[in-house]
Amino acid sequence: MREILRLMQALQYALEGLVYLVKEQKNTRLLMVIMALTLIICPLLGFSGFQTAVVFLAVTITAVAEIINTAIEITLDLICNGKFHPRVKIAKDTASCAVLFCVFASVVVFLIILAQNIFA
Ligand SMILES: Nc1ncnc2c1ncn2[C@@H]1O[C@H](COP(=O)(O)OP(=O)(O)OP(=O)(O)O)[C@@H](O)[C@H]1O
Repeated sequence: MREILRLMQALQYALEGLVYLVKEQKNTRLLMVIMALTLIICPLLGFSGFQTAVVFLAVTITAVAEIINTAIEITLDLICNGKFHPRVKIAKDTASCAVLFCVFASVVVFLIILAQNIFA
């Protein structure tokens, strides 16, 4: 029973995080919209269920990277309290780069599957 209550509490915190992201973080909001759109657009483009799932997963991984990037940014802002620090710059820029990699991979995945469907 205690375990279930702990799980419910964790779920509540996660939902509070989701509410913050939807309200305050434009990039995450946009990625959530793209996640939903993949489920509509991919089948319309003739993608199979598996292909749609792959594109959806790629975009979801990008959204997760953006959420982790946001958490890192907020933590660093708290630690350095507005002061410039070269290592904070490196940490923020490398975290952003992780998002960039995911965006690039998502676009490549989408284009490969699109090409497969066009030339099949
Ligand atoms: N305290 C700091 N010390 C050093 N460089 C910083 C610091 N704060 C921000 N930067 C640099 O400025 C860039 C922009 O930082 P910022 O925190 O505004 O992130 P962002 O990428 O604009 O994200 P968002 O728009 O979500 O806030 C960072 O990538 C980093 O290079």
